[in-house]
Amino acid sequence: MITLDLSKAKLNEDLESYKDTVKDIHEMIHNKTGAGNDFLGWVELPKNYDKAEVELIKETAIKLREKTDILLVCGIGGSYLGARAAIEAINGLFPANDVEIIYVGNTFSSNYIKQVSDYLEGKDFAINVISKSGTTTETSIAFRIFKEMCEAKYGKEGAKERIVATTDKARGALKTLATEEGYTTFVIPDDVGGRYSVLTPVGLFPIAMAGIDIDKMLSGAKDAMVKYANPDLDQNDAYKYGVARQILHKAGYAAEMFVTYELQLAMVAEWWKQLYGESEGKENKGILPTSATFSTDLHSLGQFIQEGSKVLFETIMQIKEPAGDMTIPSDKDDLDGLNYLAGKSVDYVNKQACQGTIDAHVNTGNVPNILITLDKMDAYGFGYMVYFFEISCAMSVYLLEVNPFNQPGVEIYKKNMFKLLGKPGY
Ligand SMILES: O=P(O)(O)OC[C@H]1O[C@](O)(CO)[C@@H](O)[C@@H]1O
Repeated sequence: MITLDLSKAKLNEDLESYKDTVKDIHEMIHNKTGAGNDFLGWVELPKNYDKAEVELIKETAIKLREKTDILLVCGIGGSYLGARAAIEAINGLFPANDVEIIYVGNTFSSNYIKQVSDYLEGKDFAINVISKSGTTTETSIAFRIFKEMCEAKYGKEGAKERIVATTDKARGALKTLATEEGYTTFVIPDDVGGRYSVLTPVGLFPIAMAGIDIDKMLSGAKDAMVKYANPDLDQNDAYKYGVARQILHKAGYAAEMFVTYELQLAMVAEWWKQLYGESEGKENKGILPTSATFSTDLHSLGQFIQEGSKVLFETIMQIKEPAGDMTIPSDKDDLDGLNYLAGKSVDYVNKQACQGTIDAHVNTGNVPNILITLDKMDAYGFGYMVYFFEISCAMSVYLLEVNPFNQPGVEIYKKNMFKLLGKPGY
């Protein structure tokens, strides 16, 4: 399902020398003995997930899909990126899905929130509010606004049938509010942190609302869980990726650019950036995760990558089989000179662009490239890919001797902001 090619990664160390350390870290992850070990629920989640809750998610989604034209997914960071990544990667940017998904609660932009509320006028909508802590301010403000709109439109009882809360089982303001209001509530397991939560109800409910088969997604993740449970570095591509990026970091590369060749994978890159950035960037350590969509960004960033300062390596995420394709037509006048491509598919051109770019960046530009290929970006493939990156992230960050599961630095801006806003207690 996923293949890894390190032949163009320009590694100056032998992977073999990491074998023992990798085995030790593998044991640490699986026996839950490392830093942050109370957040390892995602490791066996594809097998241990709450089956009854997933059934309830599917039933609730079927019922709500009949009732609504729009679902507002209200959450930020790990409480929305995974769902959005899946929905856009699988359904595309102009989906045929009968429920339109709109993301809110991910910004303080008054322009954005006002535009969404204007857009909702006269339309049918429902809300899934998602927050593990239940106290995230971006999410709370948006939820207060859209809950009020929902109640004004459908009445308190009607709104109750259109609002679903996903939060901690016991703690937080959102849990209290959801219980008080009587909303359908899904639980985020205690031992799964936000950026590792896409395969919990956090991601599963919105993904099911978008008409995607969540059983297939979980089965992709389960197959990856089995595949990457091998402690032997020689046999484990997820661990090899984790090691390779640390070798490059040690060699002086400060940034990793996650590259896709599909516009609809831009949110997969955003999800990946939070996963790696929030897991790794602490104690003044870590690789800066960045992203680009090619060939689009070759026309903006391509110059820097090719000839600019040598600060980054690329991780190229290719999809073997496109979900859609078109043939380039022949033209009798050939005024644009494109007849040499007539009869070829657009995906064929995309793949040649990818090969040509890898060659240019690696061989001419001296930029290390890690190549990751996923067979197909469907529900199964997405689940498989999620697990691949989660387990390789844990391995990679533990190699850096950092706790992959906390994010203490995020609180500092919040404290300053609360003080400026006059929040009681600050
Ligand atoms: O689900 P919550 O608690 O609203 O948090 C959303 C996001 O905010 C963070 O806690 C950072 O502030 C992320 O780790 C998390 O994914």
